[in-house]
Amino acid sequence: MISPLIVALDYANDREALALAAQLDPAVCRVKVGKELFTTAGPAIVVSLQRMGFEVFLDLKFHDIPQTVAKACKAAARLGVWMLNVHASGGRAMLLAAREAVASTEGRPPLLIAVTVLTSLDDAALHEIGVSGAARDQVRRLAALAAACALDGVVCAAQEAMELREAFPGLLRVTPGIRLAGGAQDDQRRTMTPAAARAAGSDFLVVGRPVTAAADPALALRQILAELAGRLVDSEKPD
Ligand SMILES: O=C(O)c1cc(=O)[nH]c(=O)n1[C@@H]1O[C@H](COP(=O)(O)O)[C@@H](O)[C@H]1O
Repeated sequence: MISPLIVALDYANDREALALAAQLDPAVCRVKVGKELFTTAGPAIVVSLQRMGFEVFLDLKFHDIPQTVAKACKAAARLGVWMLNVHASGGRAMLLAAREAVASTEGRPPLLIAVTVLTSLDDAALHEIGVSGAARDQVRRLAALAAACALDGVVCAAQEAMELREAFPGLLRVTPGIRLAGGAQDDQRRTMTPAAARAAGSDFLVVGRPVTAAADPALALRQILAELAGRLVDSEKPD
């Protein structure tokens, strides 16, 4: 049983990331390597996690001119990652170049997904950078572009997942900004609980601090999996 859960290994070095990974089960979740960890640990961390049996989402959110992004995507695809992402706001030519680069890589191509509007942004933050209208409209606009460029999916907030599922059924919906009920929001603005996100049409849930910053990460992961399965874990059952 592989769940829809992707655990974000947002750590400063390979030692800490591998220590958390050792507490996770590759049969139950996937892992995400992001900018901080990749910058310190490099491609070797991807290989180490793959050797432990994990499918790896390489989250480097490429956003540059088409040729640069295409070459970066090709390099990422050669690492044998399961999923990689680019920013949809890089535009049509960049998305098409990324699509072409990934498709032409030998072996099983990774899923290529486009970040729409970061879950740390709300309407006011978008207005400040010149995007008028609501975040959900911008998400829909960028998802339409991702679909037109034949990407495999989008990163969005769970709030937007249902609308995108109806409008673009071929796109996977990957939703970060997952928070347990009553948990700290941190720097996230468009958040949802695990069960609500699934019910709202999310295919994959990206979870970082609710697991990595928990006193007992393995227990936190079990609680999230139980919430997704509609069960209570032992520590939550009434006496
Ligand atoms: O592409 C992503 O993974 C991503 C996109 C987005 O819009 N928002 C977002 O939070 N993320 C990533 O998802 C993870 C969320 O981590 P937590 O907020 O700690 O759960 C981080 O690694 C972010 O880089």
